[in-house]
Amino acid sequence: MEENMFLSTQRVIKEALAKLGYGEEMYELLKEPLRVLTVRIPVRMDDGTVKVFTGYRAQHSDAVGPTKGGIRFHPDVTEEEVKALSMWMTIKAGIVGLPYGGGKGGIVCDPRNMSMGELERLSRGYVRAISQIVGPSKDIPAPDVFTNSQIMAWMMDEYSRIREFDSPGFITGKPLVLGGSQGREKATALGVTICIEEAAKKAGIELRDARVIIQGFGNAGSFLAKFLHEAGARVIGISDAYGALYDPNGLDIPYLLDRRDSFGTVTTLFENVITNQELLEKECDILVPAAVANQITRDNAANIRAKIVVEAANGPTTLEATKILTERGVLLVPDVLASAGGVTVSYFEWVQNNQGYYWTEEEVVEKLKEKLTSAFHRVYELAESRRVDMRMAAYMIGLRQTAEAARYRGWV
Ligand SMILES: NC(=O)C1=CN([C@@H]2O[C@H](COP(=O)(O)OP(=O)(O)OC[C@H]3O[C@@H](n4cnc5c(N)ncnc54)[C@H](O)[C@@H]3O)[C@@H](O)[C@H]2O)C=CC1
Ligand SMILES: O=C(O)CCC(=O)C(=O)O
Repeated sequence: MEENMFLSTQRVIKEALAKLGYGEEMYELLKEPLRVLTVRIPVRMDDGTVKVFTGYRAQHSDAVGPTKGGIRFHPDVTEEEVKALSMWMTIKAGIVGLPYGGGKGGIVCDPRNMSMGELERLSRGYVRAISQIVGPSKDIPAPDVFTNSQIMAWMMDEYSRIREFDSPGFITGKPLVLGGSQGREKATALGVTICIEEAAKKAGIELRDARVIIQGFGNAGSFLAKFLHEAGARVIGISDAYGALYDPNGLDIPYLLDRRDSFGTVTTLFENVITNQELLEKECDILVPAAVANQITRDNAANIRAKIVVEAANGPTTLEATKILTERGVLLVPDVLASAGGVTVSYFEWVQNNQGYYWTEEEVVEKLKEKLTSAFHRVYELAESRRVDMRMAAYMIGLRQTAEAARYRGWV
């Protein structure tokens, strides 16, 4: 049976808080989101019928500051998933030291089968439904799976109309002309690249010529393939929701980047496609799950033939699989650290919106590198000194910020 990601997150939170010396009350506070709103969004479809979509917004903790986290549009979205994702955002913010708690949203839908008009009406309807609990100093959304800068632009416009003033700081991941930040589009992949470089040094792997497999070819996966290809690594496998491409001599990454569609689909153009599960079990130096959750589980963890696993996706490896990989000596860099580049540049975008002054791409990249490199080392060193895996160390560092804020506020 599939591990329940919400319950397993609670288990790690409980253990991490205990290791930090916090008592049961702190766990009671942080074991689930402070607030979860479920909304029903009626949308007039292009054929004249009305379809009612279900959406969620979860806010885990506002002890540190406003909550922050992406919105995903995906048929598999569930309330439990959104809740777990909001908890992971608290931990990401804490690891990088951003003044936020975690939030996350999702709508059960398949944007691949919707027109632009339908997507716009759905995006605007969602903002109207959640408008009471979000805002530039309350909860700041951003893109996630199957959402992009166009969707952020519609959402920002809808929020600004409701509030009757221009509110660029309501949402991040916007187009540049609407107050987006230089570098946000590449930020998640850049953060993953920084973690790969640091992890490779620890594992004694030379990035040049390293064999890399990336699951997912969307925002995170495709930019990552580009960066690693440019760094001289051999990307031998990539995948999307429909299958995987594998070539031990290295794939033609520039060609695949050119042919992918806006949903990160490219394998449908080829005939010699293998499955996502087959790809995960191919031998490589660095494996990067960059698609969806629950991909490396107790069923396949023993068959993973990578030296390092760096999680660009949220929740791709179950706790049972984490244990199996760690026991086998695989260095696993957890999602809450490796994928924190996106929210870090989202924070930079929000800061720029608040001050109305915009930075160059070089400034953004330099600040991102500084934050992620030091976060990697803090987590790695704590894992070594406390003899825990990097996921536990990341949770300990990530939770401390929120727990301390809650303590100072007198909540616990
Ligand atoms: N976009 C961002 O800034 C951030 C994204 N992430 C995480 O990275 C992962 C990927 O997100 P994005 O690249 O933004 O999404 P995206 O929508 O741009 O791309 C998603 C990719 O995953 C593939 N995919 C979808 N369902 C799949 C399935 N069932 N099996 C295999 N592949 C599947 C799609 O075909 C596509 O290639 C997600 O877990 C997301 O939460 C984490 C931090 C920030
Ligand atoms: O950019 C953001 O604010 C959030 C990104 C996100 O949803 C994530 O890191 O999972």
